[in-house]
Amino acid sequence: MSNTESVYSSDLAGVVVGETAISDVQGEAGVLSYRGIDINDLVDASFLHVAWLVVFGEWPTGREQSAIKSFMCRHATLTDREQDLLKQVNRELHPMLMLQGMVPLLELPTEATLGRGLDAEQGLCIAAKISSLIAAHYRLGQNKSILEPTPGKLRHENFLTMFHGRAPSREQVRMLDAAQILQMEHSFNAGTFAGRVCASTLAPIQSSISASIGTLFGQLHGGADQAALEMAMAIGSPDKADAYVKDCLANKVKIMGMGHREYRTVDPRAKILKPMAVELCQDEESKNLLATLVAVEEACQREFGAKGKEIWANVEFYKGAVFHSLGIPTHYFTAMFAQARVYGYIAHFLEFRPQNKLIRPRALYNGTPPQSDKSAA
Ligand SMILES: CC(=O)SCCNC(=O)CCNC(=O)[C@H](O)C(C)(C)COP(=O)(O)OP(=O)(O)OC[C@H]1O[C@@H](n2cnc3c(N)ncnc32)[C@H](O)[C@@H]1OP(=O)(O)O
Ligand SMILES: O=C([O-])CC(=O)C(=O)O
Repeated sequence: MSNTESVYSSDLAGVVVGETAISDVQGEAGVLSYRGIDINDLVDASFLHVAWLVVFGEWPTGREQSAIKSFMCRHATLTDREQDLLKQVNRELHPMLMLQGMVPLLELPTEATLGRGLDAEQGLCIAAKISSLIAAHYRLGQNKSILEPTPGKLRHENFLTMFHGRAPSREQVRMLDAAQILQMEHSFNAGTFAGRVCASTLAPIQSSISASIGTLFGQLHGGADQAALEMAMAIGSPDKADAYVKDCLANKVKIMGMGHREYRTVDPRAKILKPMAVELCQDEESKNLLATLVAVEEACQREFGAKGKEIWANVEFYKGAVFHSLGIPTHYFTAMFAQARVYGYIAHFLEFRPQNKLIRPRALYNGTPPQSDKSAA
């Protein structure tokens, strides 16, 4: 047992539990950077180049850019055994449960070809297959056949084609690239921290990613994306937002997509996603959903402001409107999040492994005092 003095924190808020050079979340200023580059300067870059930057800490060379593109396409084809396994999974199972279960079962490379070590190779292979699992699970649920990626196509061009069975527009690919870049990495969020805890036992990368995905699923974390858009759907129209927010606050119900552990101002990702949602939501139904979200955000600001509190929109709030306009059903939103965040999980695994130390906090026991056998008798 360590001799260090105990510090009590049930939620670890404000407690520093390690170091990282992958991303910097400046909560007071509302600034997020990956490897020292502000997300505003990365959002329009190529998705796989940003993924490489996040995972390896440097911009890919021309040779690395083509290597990662063909690597991801090659590994995005599920093997026959992987497809057979997926076919056994209940079609109704939430995509996040499917992903958490399927990731450790994937067939991974046993040799490094990218020159970055086997863990990186296996992690990136998992990332490639996660997109295919999502698309295949969706298509099986629609009684449609599983589609394979086409070499040469952009990553999200392939994904949207494999999901919907038709090629997306260039604009749709650009919007998906941007939304996914914004979700790629966020320091010691709960999912990433869970992955680091798992890695700290020297478990392999597929166990670590699976632990992270399980943790991302909950509504206080990644699952808020699905919950936020379904909330807007249930509210129905902007004029009902005010009453909805008042009712939530009176009953201590959390408003999904609002609030953040670290940001004390609007989430910098929400700032970028909101105008993207405005650009994409063109039909009447989407416009109404977006207007309802805007009305909820305004009502939150009024109600919290009246109590002297500031609760701002987080990344989850407007992202759903972007995904909805790309034809992604709400119950696939969090899996789409995992599809982007997996690069952050890989980066943390690679960063943590060489300086590994078991993560094991201490509990304050508050149960029945231990009794000796004699006194119990
Ligand atoms: C990718 C991501 O994970 S982003 C976060 C996604 N999650 C959500 O959007 C779920 C809704 N939001 C929340 O539940 C919270 O804001 C969290 C979990 C994200 C952050 O929580 P914490 O840092 O623990 O803040 P905490 O929950 O203690 O909130 C502080 C106060 O603000 C209130 N508050 C915070 N967020 C909300 C919200 N969304 N709706 C209503 N009240 C809220 C709390 O009720 C609490 O009030 P109190 O002091 O009167 O008890
Ligand atoms: O950092 C957090 O606590 C949650 C978050 O915004 C993320 O994971 O993107």
